[in-house]
Amino acid sequence: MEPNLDNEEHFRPSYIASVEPLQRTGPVNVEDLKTDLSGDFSLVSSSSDTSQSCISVEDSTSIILKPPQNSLSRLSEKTAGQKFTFSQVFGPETTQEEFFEGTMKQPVQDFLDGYNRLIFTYGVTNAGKTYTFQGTEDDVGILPRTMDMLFKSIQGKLYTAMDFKPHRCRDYIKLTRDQVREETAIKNSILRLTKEVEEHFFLY
Ligand SMILES: Nc1ncnc2c1ncn2[C@@H]1O[C@H](COP(=O)(O)OP(=O)(O)OP(=O)(O)O)[C@@H](O)[C@H]1O
Repeated sequence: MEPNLDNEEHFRPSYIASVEPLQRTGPVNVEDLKTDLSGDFSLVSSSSDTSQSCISVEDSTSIILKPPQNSLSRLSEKTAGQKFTFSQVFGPETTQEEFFEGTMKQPVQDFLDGYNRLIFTYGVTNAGKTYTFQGTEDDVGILPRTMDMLFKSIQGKLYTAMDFKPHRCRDYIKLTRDQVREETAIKNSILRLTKEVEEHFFLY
């Protein structure tokens, strides 16, 4: 059935219908709608203003939120001046090394002692999560420092003999000489088989 477009009683809003100006029901108070955006725009255009700090570090465990200058947001007014406490606050002058020492060293040591540990970063875009984790080439973050600590700690402890075999999930069994010979024969036959398959593949 074709829709009855002339039927004004069954008005269907659509992008075509919205071309028609809305009927005003009364005078609009323009003063209620007016807002001075020059402050907001100057935040974007002036680089010195964009880097304004919204957080003031009170001490090593607490921060106070400051509203952004020229902020028109009611939400920020609500949280402005609120104090938040943490187990440790690192200020903007903290170096990557200090941050690693203060946050990661103990968990990495715990991990080396056999405990599970989880590290994650959380924050808005541009907060500095990647910078903290990865860092720069000249000033590496917590991930490369962690790897460095892990590898340094296992140096000299690597077992290079080939007489261990994984058994179940986390156990290893030490092989007898005969078992090592058997395992080596199995590995060699797998390698031979792989080579034959490769040659076959290249021939045809
Ligand atoms: N502590 C810091 N010192 C110097 N520069 C920093 C610091 N933290 C972040 N930056 C710089 O700020 C910018 C944004 O940081 P980064 O890319 O780490 O943010 P992010 O939280 O990972 O963002 P996204 O969620 O968008 O990936 C980068 O140019 C970074 O080099």
